[in-house]
Amino acid sequence: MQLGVDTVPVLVGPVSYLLLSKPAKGVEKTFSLLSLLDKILPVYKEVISELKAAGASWIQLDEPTLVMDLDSHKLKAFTEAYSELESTLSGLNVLVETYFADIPAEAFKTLTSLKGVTAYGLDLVRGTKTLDLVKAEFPKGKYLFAGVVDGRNIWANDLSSSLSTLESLESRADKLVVSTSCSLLHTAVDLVNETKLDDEIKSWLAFAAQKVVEVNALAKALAGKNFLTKISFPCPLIQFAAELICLNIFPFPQAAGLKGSEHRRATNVSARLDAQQKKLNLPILPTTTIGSFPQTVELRRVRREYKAKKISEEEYIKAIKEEIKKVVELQEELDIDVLVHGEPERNDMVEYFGEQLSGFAFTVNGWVQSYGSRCVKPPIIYGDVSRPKPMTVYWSSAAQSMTSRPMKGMLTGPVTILNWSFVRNDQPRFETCYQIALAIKDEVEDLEKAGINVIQIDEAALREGLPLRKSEQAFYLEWAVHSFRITNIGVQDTTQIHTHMCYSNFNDIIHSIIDMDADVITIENSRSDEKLLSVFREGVKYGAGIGPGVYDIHSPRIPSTEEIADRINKMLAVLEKNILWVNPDCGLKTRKYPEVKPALQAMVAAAKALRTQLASAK
Ligand SMILES: CN1c2c(nc(N)[nH]c2=O)NC[C@@H]1CNc1ccc(C(=O)N[C@@H](CCC(=O)N[C@@H](CCC(=O)N[C@@H](CCC(=O)O)C(=O)O)C(=O)O)C(=O)O)cc1
Ligand SMILES: N[C@@H](CCS)C(=O)O
Repeated sequence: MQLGVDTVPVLVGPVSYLLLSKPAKGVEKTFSLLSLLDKILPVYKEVISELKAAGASWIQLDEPTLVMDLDSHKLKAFTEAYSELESTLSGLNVLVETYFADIPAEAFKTLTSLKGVTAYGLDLVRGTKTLDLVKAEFPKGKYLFAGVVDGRNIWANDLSSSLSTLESLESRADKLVVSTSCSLLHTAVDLVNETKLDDEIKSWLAFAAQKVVEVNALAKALAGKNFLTKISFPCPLIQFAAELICLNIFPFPQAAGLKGSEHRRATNVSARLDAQQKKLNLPILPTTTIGSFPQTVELRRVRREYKAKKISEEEYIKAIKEEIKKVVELQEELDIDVLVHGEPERNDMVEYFGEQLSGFAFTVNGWVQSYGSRCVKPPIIYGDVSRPKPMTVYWSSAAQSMTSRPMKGMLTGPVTILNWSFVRNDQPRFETCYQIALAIKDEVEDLEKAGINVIQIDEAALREGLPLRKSEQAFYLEWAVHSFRITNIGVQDTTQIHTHMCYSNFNDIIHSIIDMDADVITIENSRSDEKLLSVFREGVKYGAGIGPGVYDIHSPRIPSTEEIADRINKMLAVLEKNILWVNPDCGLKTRKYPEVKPALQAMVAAAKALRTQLASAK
């Protein structure tokens, strides 16, 4: 404001703040987070008063939980909270912002009756039914922030369609504001920074900077009513949807026809595990890691210089092979049972595959925040996906040739590639996912042909794609799980298929996880305080191999052998010993070797100590 910029401070609204919080470790399961409302409202009053005193005339309170399936008790909390804040909010224009899905009718009624609130923000991109609610009734004299520009994807806006939506709202809301559907945190920053994107593809895109221009242009067009003559854009934005359809020059009848069909391996998992054990001959409580080993400065330099053509392909291959050898030797020295190659050739577990699949485009500077301070460059799926040639077989075969122990082939699964990319929006997501699944299926089968007997297909992002509204969840889980199964229906019983999941609360989707029908799942467990184990305590039967993570890889802390053994003992209390695997929570790419080596040493020592105990207990 000191710079003369009219500034709207944004706070997480008090009810969503509580509903999206987690009770601290050790707190009773029955504890109601909303019981803390009385404690946090005075803090909100203080902050809002300070912002008012500092000269704010608008304030935005984000209440995204309003789009979820809230019961009447939770909706009442909104009414009570805003009644309590009313006098503090007085004198300000107050926007309550919702996003990411349709707002249910009851929640819409609650939202539009909140005391002290003068403006309502609605996501009209993901919330297509919300429009009908607004058209049926909208309070007089209040602002409607109509989120017609997608804040979560990178496609240019279909301006004529947005304009007709806005026009249809003009007679309902007397104070109409054109807006993005949510914050621009989820999209890349500025297309101007993209020097290597194909010009035609570039013309279909809008990053954050371009989205702001779109919002402005729509508002101006709405005011002037003459859309096509008022808006002048540097690229043919309006054409993009039609052009995407033209891109379907290689339609995938197989992918489109997969919906509603059933694909799973013919033999049941316990018979498969027996067949695999004959081949692999693993000890009880086999040890493994999740795939990546530390991504060192030196490795990044090698990849960067190869990309910039500063080193030759030969030099690059030599450097990567040397790294793989180092990782293989370390695992052998540590006496790990199923090895990985360490993923040194990969910039990222999604971007790497996107770079080799058709139908994907890449940015050079399209970074988005991913996890804490970590960033990724999500690839852009703009056309039909297929695999022109093998993507990982060369490196996996090279790694397998360096050891007599089983070497896991390492792939990213279709649902994770989909959920961590910017996805075309001219066809249903499931159809794109099936296309990726078929491409990964080809890779799985090529790995098997190359003699790789254990193949891990990571589905780290499966849970996070779950729609917010219950009514849409079953359909998503059905095609997501089906897509995973498609990747490995073609392998022999003796080929062991692993999957890996992390960064989620899995308990509510455990039956879908079982339905993935993987031979082995390695799954985050330690970072989330072993909550995963409670589903097995509560009686869920799991017959496939399972490796709940025995230590948190997000921390530089080195776990002791005793604490790992203690964790494995807790697992043994709820899971059969012959299905249990021992592994960390996730990949080791963010750690350093002085942390990784002693942590894995402790992990192997714990597994060995327990093997001895179990053998003597017979
Ligand atoms: C498992 N996770 C992942 C998610 N999404 C993904 N797409 N991938 C994932 O792995 N979502 C959930 C979690 C999030 N976890 C992480 C963990 C670690 C990272 C990470 O390490 N990110 C790196 C960048 C990764 C990358 O793509 N690196 C490239 C290129 C980097 C580069 O060019 N660096 C330049 C400097 C660039 C600049 O400063 O402008 C250089 O090194 O000179 C590579 O390594 O080749 C990060 O640094 O944040 C992400 C998610
Ligand atoms: N194979 C990947 C999975 C991350 S979720 C890794 O080890 O980094």
